[in-house]
Order: sequence, then structure tokens, then C-alpha cells
Amino acid sequence: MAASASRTDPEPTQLAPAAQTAARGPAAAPLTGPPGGPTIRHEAPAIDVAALRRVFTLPGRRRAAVTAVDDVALHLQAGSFTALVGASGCGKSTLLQCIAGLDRPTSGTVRLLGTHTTALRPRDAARFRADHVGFIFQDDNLVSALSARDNVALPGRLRRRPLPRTAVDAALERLGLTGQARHLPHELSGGERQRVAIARVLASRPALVFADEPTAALDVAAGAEVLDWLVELSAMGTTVLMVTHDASAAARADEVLVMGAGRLMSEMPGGDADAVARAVLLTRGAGEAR
Ligand SMILES: Nc1ncnc2c1ncn2[C@@H]1O[C@H](COP(=O)(O)OP(=O)(O)OP(=O)(O)O)[C@@H](O)[C@H]1O
Repeated sequence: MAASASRTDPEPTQLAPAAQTAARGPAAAPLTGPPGGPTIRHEAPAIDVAALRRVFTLPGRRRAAVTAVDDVALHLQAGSFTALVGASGCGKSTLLQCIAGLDRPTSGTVRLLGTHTTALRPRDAARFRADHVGFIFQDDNLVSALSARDNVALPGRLRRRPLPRTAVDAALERLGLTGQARHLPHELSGGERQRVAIARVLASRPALVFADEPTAALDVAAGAEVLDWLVELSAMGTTVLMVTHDASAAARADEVLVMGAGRLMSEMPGGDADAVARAVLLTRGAGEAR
């Protein structure tokens, strides 16, 4: 795992405002790649972000601009599981979306697996995401017209390299979804839909997984199961970045980054939900993104 601080020291470390850098120590280069496909070794930081800013302007209201992400730098090693926490409106989802390539930052750079993704043309960025990135969101994870099995197989279609049927079936089985393989998303419970999203990641083995509030719509048991899988995915070499407002969920990560007013304010090891909750409270003075 890639945590730079000891698990026995749960107190947050204040980040120097000028640096705003969460650095991870070296981690063994994990092995990832589609089942049966070539093995890929990732030596560069899996996620490398520099001077990232995202300013939202409303048409005709330039004075009302909101700086949702303000000069963020971040270096996450392959195979790390990192949680991003902070008060509502502080910019967590915007940061995740900019890093994942679902939103375009106003300035700054993102390198994923050594590729300067913020410099890619939209078509190349979409191809990069199809090849290397998995998403697990609070909802809207699945294509509503596709069965659970076809949703799990979807990354192969997007990559134009179909996943082996055995890999799809094995992932469904591991998530306890064999009996629901032909169900459409609306025929599944919320927990089952999240498990399909996880089965999709398991079958396609992207190097990076971005999760935004993956447990928010679930009961405690189903949420704990999703977190167990995120821990397991990172143990298999997948780099996981998760946004959550839930201190207990964040504490399951190796490392917790605390955001306030668009900036990274502190970092701390996972493991202690109370310490995470206290660290978020300390950012309250910083308020929402400005
Ligand atoms: N498309 C948009 N247009 C204008 N402002 C936006 C847009 N998206 C987000 N914002 C603003 O950017 C700021 C950060 O929003 P963001 O959703 O990233 O926060 P968050 O920390 O994820 O919040 P929450 O925990 O409540 O989901 C907020 O002030 C929000 O109103």
C-alpha cells in the first residue's frame, strides 16, 4: 500500500498552503490488465495532479464565479486507496471529476498512469478512460437498457476488445449476482446495482477506479460490502480514489485527504473514523468553495 504516514498516528497533518501536495511513498509496481491480456506495470505515480483549478462562471455573472478547486496538487501511487473528505460544497466531486476526465479543469495538469490526460483530445481521452478507468458512483452506474451481465461486459465493448465470457461470469459469481445476470438495472436493488458496478470493475480490471459517494444510497451492511470490495481492489493493484462525506467509510482507506474551500487542507492515515470527523470539522472555518 502507498500510505506515507503510520497507521498508529491518526491525527491529521496540516499541508503547507503553498504546497498543497499529498505525496505517497513508493509502492511496489502492481500488475494490472484485462484478464488473459497483457500485464501492465505502472512505475509512474498512478495519479499525478499539479496546480489544478476549476472555476465555474455563470453566463452574464462573472462576479459570481466559484473556484471549486483551487491549486490542488496530488500524487497517488499505484495500488493506493485514498478517500477525499470535506464539508458539503468544498469541491470534492469537482476535483474527482477533473482528475477522472469527466470535467475539464480551468488550469493545471493531470497525469494518469504517466499519460498527460488533460492534454488529450476528447476522443483520445474517452479511449484512455475506456482502457484504464472504472467508475462507481452513488447512482447512475449502469446503462438502464442493458442487463446486469451486459453492464459488466460493457468495458470490453467500449475497448472494442470483448471481455472473455468466463471473466464476466466469474465476476458476477464473486459478487453473488449469477441469479440476477439477466436482470435490468430497475429490477435490482440499490445494493445489487452497486455490486454490478463492482463486478464490472472486477471483470475489466481498470488500473484506476474513481468512486463518488459509492455507499451513500446503501444501508450499513451493503455499504460495508462495497468498501470491502474497494479495499480488495486496491490490494489487487487498482488505484482507488473515493469521495465520501462519511467518516467511517473514509477510514477504510489507506489515506484520507481533507478538503476545505477547494483546497487540500490536511492528510491523515485511514483507520480512525473519529479523527477523520474531527479533521473535517476543523475545515468548517474554510467553508465552501469561493
Ligand atoms: N456545474 C456547476 N456550475 C456552477 N457551480 C458549480 C457546478 N458544479 C459545482 N459547482 C459549485 O462548486 C462548488 C463545489 O461543488 P462540489 O459538488 O464539487 O462540492 P462537494 O464537496 O462534492 O459537495 P457535496 O459533498 O455536497 O456533494 C460548490 O459551490 C458548487 O455549487
